[in-house]
Amino acid sequence: MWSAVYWQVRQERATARHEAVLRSHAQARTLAENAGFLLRQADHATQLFKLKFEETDGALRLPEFTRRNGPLTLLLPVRLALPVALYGPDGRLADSLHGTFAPRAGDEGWFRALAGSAGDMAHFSNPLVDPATKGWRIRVARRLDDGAGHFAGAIVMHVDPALFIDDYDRLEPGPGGYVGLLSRDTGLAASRVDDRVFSDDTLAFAAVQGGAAAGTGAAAGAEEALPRRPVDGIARIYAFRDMPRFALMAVVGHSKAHALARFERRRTMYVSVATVASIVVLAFVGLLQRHARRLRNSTRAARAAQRQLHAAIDASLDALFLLKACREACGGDFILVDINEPGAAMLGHPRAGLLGRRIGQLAPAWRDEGLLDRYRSVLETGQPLEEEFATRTGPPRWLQHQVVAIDDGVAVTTRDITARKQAELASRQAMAALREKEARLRTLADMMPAMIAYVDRDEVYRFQNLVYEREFTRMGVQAIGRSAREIIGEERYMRVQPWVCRALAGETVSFEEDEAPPPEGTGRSFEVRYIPQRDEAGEHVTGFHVVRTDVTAQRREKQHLLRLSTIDALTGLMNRAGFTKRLDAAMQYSREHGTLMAVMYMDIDRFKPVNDTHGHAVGDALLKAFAGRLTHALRESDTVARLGGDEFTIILERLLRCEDAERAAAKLVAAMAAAFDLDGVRVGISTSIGVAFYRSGDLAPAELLARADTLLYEAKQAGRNTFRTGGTLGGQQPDAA
Ligand SMILES: Nc1nc2c(ncn2[C@@H]2O[C@H](COP(=O)(O)OP(=O)(O)OP(=O)(O)O)[C@@H](O)[C@H]2O)c(=O)[nH]1
Repeated sequence: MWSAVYWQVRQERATARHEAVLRSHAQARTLAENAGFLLRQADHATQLFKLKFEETDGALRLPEFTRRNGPLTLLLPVRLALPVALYGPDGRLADSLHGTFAPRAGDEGWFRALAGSAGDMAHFSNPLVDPATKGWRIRVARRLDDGAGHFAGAIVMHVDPALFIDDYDRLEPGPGGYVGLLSRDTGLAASRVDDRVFSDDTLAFAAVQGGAAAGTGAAAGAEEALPRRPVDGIARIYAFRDMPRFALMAVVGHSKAHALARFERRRTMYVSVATVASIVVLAFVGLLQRHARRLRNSTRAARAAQRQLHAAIDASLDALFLLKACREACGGDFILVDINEPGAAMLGHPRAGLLGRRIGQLAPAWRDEGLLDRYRSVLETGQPLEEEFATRTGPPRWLQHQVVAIDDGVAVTTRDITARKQAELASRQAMAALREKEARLRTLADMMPAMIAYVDRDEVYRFQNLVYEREFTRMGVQAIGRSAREIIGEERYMRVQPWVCRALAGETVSFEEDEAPPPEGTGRSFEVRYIPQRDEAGEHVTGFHVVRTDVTAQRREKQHLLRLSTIDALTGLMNRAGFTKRLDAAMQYSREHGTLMAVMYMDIDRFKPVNDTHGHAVGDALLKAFAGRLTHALRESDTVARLGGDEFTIILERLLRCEDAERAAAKLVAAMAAAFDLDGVRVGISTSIGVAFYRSGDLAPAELLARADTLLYEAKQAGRNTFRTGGTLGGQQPDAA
């Protein structure tokens, strides 16, 4: 583009320059014509003067000739006021107008030449320097003859070359243009640039034609003139026109700035357009390069990624096959286009020898397994296929297939998952065994009468057996997955929390728990056992098992047995063991509270004869009836016991005085006075009683009882059927005896 611009600029510059040269040349020609015309008019003027002079026989004088509307004005405008002079035949100045002339010209060469030749030819001088004005002029001289044809003098006119360039404006050389008339012989030049008119003798132009300088003489038809030295500071394109008759040269120069202005504007426009176009092109190229760079980078990255992908595919444990469907009739076979190392290993051939071969021939088993049919189905439907299957041929293997349609083939990824499948199978079997074991344990746990549960570290119920489930259902709660605190309530949780903490710390704990609130005889009792569970390493406790056994029945049985051990089987009264325990408690109460108490020791009088007479059964019946009367005669708060045989004891507590016990003893004695009717056998007996008191003091129950026994003995000694009181009240004597 820049070459085209350069070429175009060069062409246009040459054209513009050529046009400027032509214009200068045309104007130089015009200038030459004008100057030639003026000189010719001057020539005609001298010719006319000669004619008139000779007609008037030498009488014509200059004022007459140059007057307004005179002969001269027919040829030259008066305003020019060309210097004109008339010389006599002797060479003396006869007359002159408008200028200064030499007073004698007889010795001048031109005058002698005119005087010596009879021809009527004007004599044009070379430009002459006027000593007065320092300007230059051209002298036009013509011989004058008298009536006889003899030399009669000369008419002379001076033409100032400045006149030639007065028509500067008409020439229109443009601003800074040069117009000049040069003498070829003297080198004098009259020049004008704009309004400045000047003359000098230093200007010289060389004619150039076809690019070669033609020396100082301007050759005819020369296109351009080059100043030997610059006229002024303005660069111009000069042309000239030779005026051979007058030995002059008309030169016109157009300032380059003016002459080439249009070209310069066009050049600026071309350069601007080219610059803009270059910028656009450069920007576009830059853009293209950037895109190209990106494209290269992308291509490089894609290639690197492709290499990495290939490396990754090769490094993959999966076998990868790129298969292309056969075009020819090949029974639905596929051509192997690419394969990775594991794939080659799977086919059992080196990779290099596999490409381009039919997969059905390389691995016939694939066709047998129906794989090729599935590949074709994927290719036809475009639906990817992923499946796991066991091979039917060869050693038992599990394979995982991923088949994806690509262009006119399929990509197949095959992974040998035999190990995983075996592990899954083993895992399933282990899981089944675990589930079976768990089921067995659950069955066992469900068969257990105890409530069995498992609570994890966060105290959340994770397992419950059937009994516990029923218990929770009875409570109206669903325990699994919920915290123990939430399930059993805050109050009960606070009671069991210490054991929970100990169990979670790794200790097996057991405790008894009564249902709260425990209404007498209705609340259940439980024996609870927390057994911690550790993790496989045995390092951390992961939770604890709860074994909660309902021991309400055992507890009641135990209490019953306990009660039985303190009760006399025959009479239902308290036996000796119970009595001893009760006496001990009663004495401790009296000691602590300072209350009076009494112990009665009583014995049936002459019981042995009853046995002997009526038998032991009657004796037993008498003992029972005797016990009945005792309890009937006493307060409910009194303790009645049978120590053994026919011996009974009674504890009376919180007595106000001893008399109360004595009255009770008397009452008992009296109560036994009536005969007993024992299944038709009437038996009459009496009883003797020893009454010992106690309020405080260091006295053992056995000692108090021994005192009562002693008093009983005394009552017996006193004849029976009576009572005796006595003993101390913790160091005090009783009020009555
Ligand atoms: N039927 C019957 N007799 C008993 C039982 N235990 C003891 N005996 C008899 O009770 C009699 C007690 O007799 P004693 O208290 O020694 O004599 P007693 O005949 O009551 O004479 P005194 O007490 O001195 O008035 C003995 O003959 C025992 O064999 C019993 O459980 N049933």
